[in-house]
Amino acid sequence: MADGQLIEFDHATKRFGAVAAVSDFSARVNPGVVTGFLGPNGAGKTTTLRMLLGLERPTSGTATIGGSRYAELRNPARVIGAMMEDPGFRPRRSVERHLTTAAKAAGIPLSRVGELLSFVGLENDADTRIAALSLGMRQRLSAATALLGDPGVLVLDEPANGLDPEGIRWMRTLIRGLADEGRTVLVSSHVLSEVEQIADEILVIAHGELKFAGTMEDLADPRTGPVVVDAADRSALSVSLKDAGYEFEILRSGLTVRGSDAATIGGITARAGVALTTLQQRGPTLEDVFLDLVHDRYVPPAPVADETALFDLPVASAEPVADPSTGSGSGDSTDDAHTTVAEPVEASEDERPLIDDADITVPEPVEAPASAEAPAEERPLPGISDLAAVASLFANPVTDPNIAAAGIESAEVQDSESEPAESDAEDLDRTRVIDVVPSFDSEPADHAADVAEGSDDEHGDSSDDEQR
Ligand SMILES: Nc1ncnc2c1ncn2[C@@H]1O[C@H](COP(=O)(O)OP(=O)(O)OP(=O)(O)O)[C@@H](O)[C@H]1O
Repeated sequence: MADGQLIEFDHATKRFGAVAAVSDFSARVNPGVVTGFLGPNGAGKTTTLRMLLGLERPTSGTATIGGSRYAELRNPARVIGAMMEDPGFRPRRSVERHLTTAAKAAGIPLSRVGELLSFVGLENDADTRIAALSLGMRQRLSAATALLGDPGVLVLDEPANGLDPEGIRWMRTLIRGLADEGRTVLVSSHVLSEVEQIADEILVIAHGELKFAGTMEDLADPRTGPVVVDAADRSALSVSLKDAGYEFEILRSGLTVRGSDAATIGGITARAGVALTTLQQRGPTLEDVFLDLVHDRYVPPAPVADETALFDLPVASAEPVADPSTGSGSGDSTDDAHTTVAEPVEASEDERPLIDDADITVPEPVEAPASAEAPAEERPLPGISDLAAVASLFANPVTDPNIAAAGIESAEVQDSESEPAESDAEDLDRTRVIDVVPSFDSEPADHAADVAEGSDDEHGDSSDDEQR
């Protein structure tokens, strides 16, 4: 099986003219865990991934895989696979042909194509033109392309995009399985609930800068979630909060106040004479923490030396705000997650402003655990008729002697309808996903010769080229 390798960004910076897309970005992505890469639109996620994949040259700094820049990898398709947002598929090409072309160009045995078609559940769509695929099926095809070289490192840009619930579950299971096998899995997303469910470690980027790197447990302090407060007289409640300088969001469950605590809010409303019907201090969801990070009001959780500190609210009458056993908010993101209810409290002197001026601090990157825990819920991957075949998919690297014996030569003899190698190379230049497979320049000479030698004129899809 392919080994996961450490991804390292070392002061990686990318400017486009006056735009600093990524600034001084330093982070590590560990093998054997799923690392979520979060950031709002325009934060610099794609640019960061493109630097890693050799698609953008850093203005300064480096992005490396196992210590090597992408351009230095001898056979990149066997080291790193990527699912990018815009895979650059050629719509008139069939599913199988797309994979076959990419496999040949990367020197990967064509036997992998059939395995991967089954693995991603597209075995009945081998002859379907890409234009006819749903968005979810295209995502599966992207996943198959990324896995062609059985790489130890996977970079997935918004992999859940366009997937239905079953597809999302499939993708989640795939991602978890890849990490559990020891691979390095970096998943960019802005679907926070999705990341919350699959990521062991998190990188948050905003305005091109790293805002957080660490585990889910490092990220969220159960004492620092929003306060939900409500009253029969909502307008009086709103006025009291506004007068005290708080901003809030009006939701069905009540007014949500961030950057404060139940004791403080209870004190304010008590002084204003507002009778409350709800006063809840919630554990933070990833969304809460994410918004705080992006808006520079995140306060890292303080280390808890003494468990009683968890109950050390400023007002004696307040109930405990969290059950330490519930952890950090890395699980359920539903409304009631990590919610505890504080009794209405007396006024507190300890009123904090909404925006905290504390500097953002970035914890040291964490070390990968020796092995990730198996997910609580394991289901067979949809679309896989033969689980043994699935097991062998990941058990047999492309260097497996059996596959090697079948090798490029025999595969290409079978592939008598393949298109000329030059055309393959041209295809690769036009795509982003298969940009991560090696160019002929970086191929070992024998591979390049094999691919060129084994390529015959293709008639099955020639209309593609005419239509371009
Ligand atoms: N080729 C380019 N030329 C000029 N500016 C660019 C280029 N690529 C990205 N940018 C700018 O760099 C910044 C970061 O963009 P990037 O696409 O990396 O963000 P992102 O986090 O991936 O956003 P999204 O989630 O919307 O895809 C943005 O301001 C974007 O406009």
